[in-house]
Amino acid sequence: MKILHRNLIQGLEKALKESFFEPNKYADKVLERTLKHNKKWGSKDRSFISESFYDIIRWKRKLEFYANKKMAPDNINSIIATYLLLKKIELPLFPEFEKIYKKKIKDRFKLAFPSKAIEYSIPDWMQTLMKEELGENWYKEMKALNIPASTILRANTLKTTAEDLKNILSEEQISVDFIKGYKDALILEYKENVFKTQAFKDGLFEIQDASSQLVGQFLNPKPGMRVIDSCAGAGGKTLQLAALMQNKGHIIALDIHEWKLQTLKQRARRNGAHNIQTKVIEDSKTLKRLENTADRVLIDAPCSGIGVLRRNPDAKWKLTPEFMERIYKEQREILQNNSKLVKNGGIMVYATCSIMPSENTKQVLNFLENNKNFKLEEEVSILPSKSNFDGFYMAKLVRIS
Ligand SMILES: C[S@@+](CC[C@H](N)C(=O)[O-])C[C@H]1O[C@@H](n2cnc3c(N)ncnc32)[C@H](O)[C@@H]1O
Repeated sequence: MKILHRNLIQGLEKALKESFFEPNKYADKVLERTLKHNKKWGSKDRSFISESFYDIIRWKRKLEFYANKKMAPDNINSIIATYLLLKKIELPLFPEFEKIYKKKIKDRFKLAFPSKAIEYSIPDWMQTLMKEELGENWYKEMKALNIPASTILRANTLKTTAEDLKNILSEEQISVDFIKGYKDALILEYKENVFKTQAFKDGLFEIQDASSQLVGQFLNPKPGMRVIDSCAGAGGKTLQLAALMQNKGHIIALDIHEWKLQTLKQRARRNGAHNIQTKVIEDSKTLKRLENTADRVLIDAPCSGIGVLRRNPDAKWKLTPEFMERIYKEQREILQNNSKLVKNGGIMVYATCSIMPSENTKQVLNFLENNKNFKLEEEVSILPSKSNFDGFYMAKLVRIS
């Protein structure tokens, strides 16, 4: 069993405090910084920190129940102790654990959970919403969403193939495997920092979940087409579109945040993607100028991210009912405004990384009700209970007049 150094517990406490109690701190960035600032930690220490940090975030509510106290800035160590005891790790004799009553906590492990929200470690409002949206079997999705995500790579077909990439990575001691049914995807067999590899620096791959890779293929852009990626962000899907188009044609990547598009530009350089133009949406004129110009429009809409809780468990605690109301409205507006960019005969894909019908099929049905010049060609819902990958939704809408 791993020997715990006090310094590790202190690092874990600090990272959790930041993630839970400081504004606008996202778990992935907090962890990245924590690992970067602690260069002396060996690979086992790093794995311990990463795993415990995400597990404690994921299971916060269950751990609070066992600890019989709410997580607060001054009692994070009680929650860490509860987590260690649950994992059957003996508490080291550190001052951080001096006031922990081990027996009391262990006795609570035998109790039945008072609610499914506690058992699956989500806020009560989220349980109510999931039940409303997904019906009586909602908890099957939540159960699946509590399983940590695998790391999936997308081979950049502008530079390599999945087969060649597998061999190149193996020379760098990185073990990956193919995923049946996902042609450019490779799954990482053991947790590794793949960003350090030469293959990554050479732009041979990007990290992109397997479900997310289906979205680009669903849009099915052809070389030479004019494509608009309406909510491009840092370009996960834009880069895939460039590869599918073999660098031919034109992609306009839009977003309201310039800093995200800056990251996209850097990634495009590394990927050798030359057909992407970025444009910040400054006002309604940006979209107006692009009306009726696109063969394909991808709307990878901002959403709750409930389909990717495996990857971002901190969203459980950051989302609010008010945010949900705001996001429904934004999605409605984005879908309506960006539909105008599609040429007659062109195709638009509306996608989210949510599994909630209110963000997905209901938005599409509402859109079709008000836009008789579009028809729904195909709809795909990827549910975490039925897939090993992220929960996603995509709808293909064709402009018919
Ligand atoms: C789901 S993320 C996009 C992820 C990205 N497509 C990818 O694959 O990496 C949604 C993006 O929509 C952007 N966004 C929010 N409101 C928007 C709007 N009104 N128009 C365009 N983009 C918007 C956000 O900044 C965010 O980057």
